Amino acid sequence: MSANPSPSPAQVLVVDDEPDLRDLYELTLTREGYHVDAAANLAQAWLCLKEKRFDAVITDMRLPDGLGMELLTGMQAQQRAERCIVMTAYGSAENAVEALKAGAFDYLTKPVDLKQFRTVVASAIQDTGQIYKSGRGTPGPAKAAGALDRLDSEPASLRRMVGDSEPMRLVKQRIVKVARSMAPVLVRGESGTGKELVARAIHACSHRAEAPFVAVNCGAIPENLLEAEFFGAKKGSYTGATQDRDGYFQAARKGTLFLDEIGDLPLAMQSKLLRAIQERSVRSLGSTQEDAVDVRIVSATHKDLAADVAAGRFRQDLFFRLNVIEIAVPPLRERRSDLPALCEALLAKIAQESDMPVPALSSALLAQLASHPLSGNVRELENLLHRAVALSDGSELHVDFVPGQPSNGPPAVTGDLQSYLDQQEREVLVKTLTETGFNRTAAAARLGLNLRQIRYRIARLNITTPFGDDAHDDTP
Ligand SMILES: Nc1ncnc2c1ncn2[C@@H]1O[C@H](COP(=O)(O)OP(=O)(O)OP(=O)(O)O)[C@@H](O)[C@H]1O
Repeated sequence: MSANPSPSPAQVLVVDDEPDLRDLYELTLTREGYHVDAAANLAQAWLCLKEKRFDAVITDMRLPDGLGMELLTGMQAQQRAERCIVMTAYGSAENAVEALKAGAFDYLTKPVDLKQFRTVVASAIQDTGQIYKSGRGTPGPAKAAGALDRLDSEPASLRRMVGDSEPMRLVKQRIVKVARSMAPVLVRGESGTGKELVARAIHACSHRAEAPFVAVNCGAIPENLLEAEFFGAKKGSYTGATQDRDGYFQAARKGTLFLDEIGDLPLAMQSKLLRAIQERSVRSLGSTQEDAVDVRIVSATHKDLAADVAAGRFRQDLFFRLNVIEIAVPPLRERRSDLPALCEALLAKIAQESDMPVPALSSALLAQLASHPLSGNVRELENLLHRAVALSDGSELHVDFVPGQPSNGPPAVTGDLQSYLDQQEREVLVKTLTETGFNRTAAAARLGLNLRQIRYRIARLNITTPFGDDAHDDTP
């Protein structure tokens, strides 16, 4: 079966000065159904590139008349669309990282494992589909991923990231640019800034979009389960393993593995992850066999990982591997101009989830929000708006910045006591209802009430619940 899905064979250029290796690569790729041209040095490679457009260019790093890197940077400068794969000597991680940073689609370490070679080339050649189609056949410089302005229609994944401020525009441009390669990305940013949205957008803009996006919160998995969760487990490999199970790596095959809160990964697991990334293969718990996995790694942290490296809490070599490309998501305070659009979008989302009309955003509310520090970023904004909607009695929305922490002693009530107590009761009810997924039976039980009592209170305090009357209570 041919690996090339298109009716006209994909065009591949192989650049290597060793005739035997060139033949081997050529043979391997021809068998896969590709059309292969070969060059023995940079000069020949440039001649081929002048003549026609390829889908992928595979180049050795050390060539008689220069470095493969020069070919890569030259092609980047000419904005050529070919995906470039660089072959580096074993153990020269710096070269691989440098190539990825310079825009290589991927790298291979020599001696090249032919199975991996075929996978990587197939991955490079796959239809670029999502945003930029490579378009075959026409010689000359092609359009590479450039400024976002060129996109007539922003892909949905980027539209979901609300905000047109300069910092957000730069983030989006970077996403589009890095989506095309295999290079690991580290997304940095304070909590609630939208790091997961960035990771999802990278996946959605890449040729991996049709394959799974697997998100893992590294801080949420008990340490003794980490290995099985990441790499899978064979039946009987530990108590409770009643059947073979895939891990995250297998689940994300051909797709993207998003490692959130990577800074929380214990050191022992860091070593295992590094190995899996370097070898591009994993071994399930209890298995003797290594399985190759084609997975792109995007990780995220709100921590200063470089400081963790300095303090010995994070492995430097892993940091180096994960941080090939960095995307810093700016905190909300550095993009205040996004606030109105964000509020509108979040209110629309909240309304849709609760199946209710979109509440109006008054300028007073906006001003109130704008004067708040919002150090919890978009997530805090979303929570504030959620509360405002839940607590609203149908008239204008307003937020009250009741601090989450308990105050010292009873608060000084300046207004009318009954409204104050109503407000407090409402807060407690809304919080418990939210935590129980608006299951009134569960919420009532937590609060020592019966269903009738909680229903009465919900009605009295005019609390809007997303599921209407009794639909979501798990009692008959
Ligand atoms: N630019 C944005 N436009 C719309 N919604 C956003 C934006 N940024 C974040 N959000 C929303 O804010 C919430 C928090 O986003 P997300 O989970 O991606 O943040 P995070 O940086 O990964 O947070 P944490 O570090 O706490 O895991 C989500 O509900 C997300 O949909």
